[in-house]
Amino acid sequence: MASQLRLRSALALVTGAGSGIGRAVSVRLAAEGAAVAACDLDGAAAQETVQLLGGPGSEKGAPSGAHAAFQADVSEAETARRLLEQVQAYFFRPPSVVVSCAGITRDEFLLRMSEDDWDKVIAVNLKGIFLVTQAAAQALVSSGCPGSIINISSIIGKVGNMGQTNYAASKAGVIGLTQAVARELGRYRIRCNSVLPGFIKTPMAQKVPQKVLDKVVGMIPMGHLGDPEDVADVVAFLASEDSGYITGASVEVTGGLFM
Ligand SMILES: CCCCCCCCCCCCC[C@@H](O)CC(=O)SCCNC(=O)CCNC(=O)[C@H](O)C(C)(C)COP(=O)(O)OP(=O)(O)OC[C@H]1O[C@@H](n2cnc3c(N)ncnc32)[C@H](O)[C@@H]1OP(=O)(O)O
Ligand SMILES: NC(=O)c1ccc[n+]([C@@H]2O[C@H](COP(=O)([O-])OP(=O)(O)OC[C@H]3O[C@@H](n4cnc5c(N)ncnc54)[C@H](O)[C@@H]3O)[C@@H](O)[C@H]2O)c1
Repeated sequence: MASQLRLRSALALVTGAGSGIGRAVSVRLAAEGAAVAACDLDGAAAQETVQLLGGPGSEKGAPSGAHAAFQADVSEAETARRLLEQVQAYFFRPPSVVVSCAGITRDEFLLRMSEDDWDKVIAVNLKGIFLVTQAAAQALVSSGCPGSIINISSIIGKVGNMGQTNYAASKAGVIGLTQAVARELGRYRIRCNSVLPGFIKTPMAQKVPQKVLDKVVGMIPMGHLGDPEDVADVVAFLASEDSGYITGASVEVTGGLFM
């Protein structure tokens, strides 16, 4: 774990911060000195995450105002726009780091998948990242601030998966969106990269039938599922200037699964 406070001047907006990868990312960025705006559809869960965060760079209880929780549904244009307004009103600046972790699954085989299952997954996993990225980029460009945008895709966006036509499409879309954003915003010193986790031990992955789980663990070269902290390690790197010449990249955090 990095000991330096390489994010001490950063304000990080993390969506999906109330659970799993988003919570681990929030904890890690705060430990490296960032002020964290923890956003989730579940506002109480976002608040629980904020309680876990020390002050910027400390393990002690955060002084009031170091971090804050926000409730928002990223798939709704109005709430996504209002989220960025609320974050800037609270911290008096736009977030220089934006990590979109909010995501859902509605798994079903193609032959049985409902239109609603398709629509919901695309709305949260892909449109949600479009809306948050657009609102954050507008704030950064208008203020002339550089930034680092990190979008959480999935290895499934690269290889597909049975029962996940909706999810695979959404995550493949995140990769393409990230590359397009990187091409457009590089001139404004705003970087945009995606992270492709493999099987990570979170509530989302717990819904996988055991017989499928048994199949996949044997396929992972490192022989075990990943932890949310494994993803947070990479996100912290991409958020920092240590990755200052990296943009448009897709970084796989999979233990070698589907390399
Ligand atoms: C050769 C083995 C390949 C294993 C590959 C597994 C890939 C998983 C890696 C995930 C990494 C990243 C995930 C990340 O982005 C976060 C998530 O998305 S976690 C959720 C991942 N979701 C799934 O993998 C879907 C799991 N499947 C289901 O939820 C159900 O099967 C469902 C699609 C809802 C259908 O349920 P139903 O009860 O109708 O059918 P069964 O569950 O009985 O399944 C019927 C047979 O199909 C086999 N099956 C189902 N899903 C998969 C799958 N993803 N990969 C391979 N095989 C699958 C299942 O084992 C049954 O086989 P059998 O008839 O032999 O018992
Ligand atoms: N767990 C894995 O194996 C895995 C692998 C690859 C990618 N991912 C991706 O990582 C991200 C985080 O997943 P996780 O495993 O931590 O799942 P999780 O279910 O633990 O956390 C997802 C969080 O997103 C929030 N959320 C859902 N819909 C939202 C919305 N409309 N607006 C705001 N917040 C919303 C949920 O309330 C929850 O707190 C997701 O994008 C997921 O697709 C997960």
